[in-house]
Amino acid sequence: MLRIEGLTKTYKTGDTALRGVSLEVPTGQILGLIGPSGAGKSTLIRCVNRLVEPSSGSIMLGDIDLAGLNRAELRRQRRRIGMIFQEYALVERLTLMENVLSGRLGYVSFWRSLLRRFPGKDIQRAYQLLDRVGLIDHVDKRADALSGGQRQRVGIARALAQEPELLLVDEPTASLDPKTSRQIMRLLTEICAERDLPAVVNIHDVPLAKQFMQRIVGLRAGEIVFDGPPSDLTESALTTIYGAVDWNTMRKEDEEKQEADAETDRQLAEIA
Ligand SMILES: Nc1ncnc2c1ncn2[C@@H]1O[C@H](COP(=O)(O)OP(=O)(O)OP(=O)(O)O)[C@@H](O)[C@H]1O
Repeated sequence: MLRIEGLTKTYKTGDTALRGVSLEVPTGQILGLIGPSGAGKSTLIRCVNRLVEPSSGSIMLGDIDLAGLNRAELRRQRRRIGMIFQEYALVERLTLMENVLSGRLGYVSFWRSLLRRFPGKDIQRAYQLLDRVGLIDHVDKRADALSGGQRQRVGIARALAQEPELLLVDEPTASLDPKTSRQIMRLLTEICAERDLPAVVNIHDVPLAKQFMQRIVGLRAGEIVFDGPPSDLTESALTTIYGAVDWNTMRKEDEEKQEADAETDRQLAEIA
């Protein structure tokens, strides 16, 4: 379970990105963070694994306060958190297998990692994970030979190789087409359910968040202004989160995107 209390972040520039955010994510829950640009979504996710240093507040993962750790302790505790990024962050010239095994680097000794000699059980587990994300036929391919959706599958397998207790997911589908985005979100939600793994997902796409998230938290100007199930995300709730002008613009864009998407699906169905 993740329990954030009174989390505040003011950058050196004087920008306050988070204003006393408190949030609990129970085991097994997949939570979508939504909100307009600059609301503080990335800052929140990055404070949890301390890629960004919180100004104040506590971030409890189990009974450890991540906000209070020194560098050496933080390195150890970070193993407990799997990160999945928008840009995949794969090592291009390495194979899928090597990329997934890099998720184990926090666990193997320095010399083993230098020589890339991973224990047999890590290799076996990496095979199982690549199988689970649908890439078992590609284990020896280089990462740069993959499509965007395949790369994100590797990103998911790598995060799972860490055997994390929490997943932090930063805009996982921002670079993907709508159909692949849905496939990736489905895979993520299935995997979290199978493992009872909690996840915090920064997600721009409101329809996608409504379709796949169990709980949605809306941030605006560094504060939580909505917290509830997707069914409570009404027009008025969305206006509170995004403001009237922004939400109407987003809604139009979404409608156009969905129409284009449906048209592509129809055309593909005709060809098949
Ligand atoms: N490294 C930084 N230095 C200074 N200010 C920053 C930094 N990163 C973010 N900010 C500021 O913090 C606020 C929140 O930014 P953040 O990137 O967390 O928002 P976001 O909701 O993730 O936005 P987006 O959806 O556009 O990614 C913004 O005002 C932003 O300008």
